[in-house]
Amino acid sequence: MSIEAEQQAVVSARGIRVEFGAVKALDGVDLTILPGEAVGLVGHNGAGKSTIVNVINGGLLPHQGTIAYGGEEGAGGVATARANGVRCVFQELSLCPNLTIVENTRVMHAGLKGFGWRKRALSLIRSKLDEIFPGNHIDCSATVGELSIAERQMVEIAITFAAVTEAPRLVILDEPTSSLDAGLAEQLLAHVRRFVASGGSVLLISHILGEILSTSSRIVVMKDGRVVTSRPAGGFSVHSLVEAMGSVVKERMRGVGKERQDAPFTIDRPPEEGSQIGFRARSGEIIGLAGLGGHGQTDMLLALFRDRSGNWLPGHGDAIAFVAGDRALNGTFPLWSILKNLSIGSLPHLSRLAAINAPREWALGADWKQRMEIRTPDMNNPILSLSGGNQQKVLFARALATKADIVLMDDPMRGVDIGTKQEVYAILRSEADRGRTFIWYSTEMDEICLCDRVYVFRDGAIVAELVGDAIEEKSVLAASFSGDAA
Ligand SMILES: Nc1ncnc2c1ncn2[C@@H]1O[C@H](COP(=O)(O)OP(=O)(O)OP(=O)(O)O)[C@@H](O)[C@H]1O
Repeated sequence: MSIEAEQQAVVSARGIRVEFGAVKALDGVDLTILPGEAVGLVGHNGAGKSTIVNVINGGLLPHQGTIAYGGEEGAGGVATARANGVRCVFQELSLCPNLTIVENTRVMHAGLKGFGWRKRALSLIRSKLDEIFPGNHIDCSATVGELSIAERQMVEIAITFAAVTEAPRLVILDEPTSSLDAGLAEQLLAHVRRFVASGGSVLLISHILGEILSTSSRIVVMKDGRVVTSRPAGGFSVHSLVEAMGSVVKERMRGVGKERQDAPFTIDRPPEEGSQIGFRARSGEIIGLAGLGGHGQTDMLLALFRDRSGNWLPGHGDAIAFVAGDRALNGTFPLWSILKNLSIGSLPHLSRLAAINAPREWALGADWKQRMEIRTPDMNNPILSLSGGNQQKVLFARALATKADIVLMDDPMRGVDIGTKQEVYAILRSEADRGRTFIWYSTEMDEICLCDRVYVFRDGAIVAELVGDAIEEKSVLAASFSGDAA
C-alpha cells in the first residue's frame, strides 16, 4: 500500500503480535482499513479475529507492532481509538443489563449530559433504531435485562452507529447478525451498505459467508493468528473462501431429511390455543423450529424442557439435554475450566459413591476436544480463555456427551465456524440414526433445510408443519410471513 493511502487510512495495524500464555493469538498481523471500505474478516474459531478487533479498538495493547489512526501513531488505548471515530459492536454484547436502553445510550455517549439528557438520548436511540431496523417495536424505556438477545443486539448496533458529538468513522461489527433472523439481518446489512456508500468504513466479522460476500468490498482471511489472504470480494466465492480458511468444502447434506415412518411418535403435544397444529416428533428425527426470531420457538423449547411431569414426553423427564444459544446468560459457568463446563452434564455417569472418576472425566474431555476441534492447549484452562465459537462447541459437547435421548437446541450454532458446523451436522445425523431426537431452533435457513420435520412459528403459535422434501426455503418463508406453506 502506498504511503498516501496509509496516511488516509482510518486505521493501520502493522506487525501485531499478541500472546496469551503459550497461545499466539496474533502472530504478526497487518491490517489497514481505508475510508469507504467494507472489509469482511473471516477465519476459523480461534483464528484471532476478536483479538485484532480488540487491538484496533484500543482495548488490548499488543506485545509487538504498531497501530496508527489517520496515519498517526498515538498512545493507543480505548480513548484514542474512540477519538478517531472507531466504534465496536462486540460479539459478547456489552450493554449494562440493569440500566434502561436510554441509560445505556448515555453510558456510551458521554456527550449526552446536562439538563434534558434523557429526552435527547431517547430521541437519538429511537431514531437510530427506526433508521436501521424499520418496524421494530422495542420499548426504549425497558431495562436491557428484559430484552431478548436479538433486541439487545439491535440496541447495541443502534447505539454504536448513533452520533452525538463526532460521527463514527469505522464501525467494527463482530458477528452482528448471530442472533438476528433473516429479515433483521438484511435490514442491518442494507444499513451497512448505506453507511459505507456515504464514506464510512466497516469491519464485518461473520461466519455466514453469504453476508460477507454480499456486503464487503474486500475480504481478509485469518488462520492461526495470521492474515493469509486479503483481496477484493469479487474474487471470492463461498467455495474459495472456505478453502482459504483452511476448511474442507463438503457437499451440502440437504436431501437426507425424510420422515421416519417406522418409528412411533415419542413426543405428542396437542395444538396450543389459536393453532390447528400440534407438535410431534418421532425418535431418531431432527426437528426444526423455524420462523422469524422471537415468535415462540425458545418458549416451546423451555416448555418441553420443563415438562418434568412428562405430559408430552412420557418417560423422558430426566433424559433431556439443552444447548443454550445465549451462552453468557444461561450456558457457560464463567469461573470453571473448559473440562468442568463440559463434564457437568455427564456427572451421574462419571461418578461412583459421590466421587468423580477423574481419569474417565479426562477421557471424556479428550474425546470431545478432538471430535469438536476445541482449540485449546489444555482443557483445564478457564472457559473464558476460549474464543466465542469454541465456547459454543463446549456447550454442544456437554449435551451430546450425556445419555439424553432428546436434545433441545436453542439456535446453538451462533459463532461456530463453517468447518466445525459441517462436522456437527454430521454428528447430529449419526446420533439421530442411533435413535436420538433433536429439536433445533435455528435462525439459519440452511440448517432448517437439514431437518426431517419443521414447525414454522408465528406470533407464538405453530402455523405450518413441513415434512421431508416439503422443507424448502420458500415454503418456510411463506409460512413465516403469512402462515401458509407455499
Ligand atoms: N483472555 C484470553 N486468555 C487466553 N487465551 C485467549 C484469551 N482471549 C483469546 N484467547 C485465545 O486467542 C486465540 C484467538 O482468539 P479470538 O477470540 O481472537 O478468535 P476468533 O477468531 O475471534 O474466534 P471466534 O470465531 O470463535 O470468535 C484463541 O486460541 C483463544 O483461545
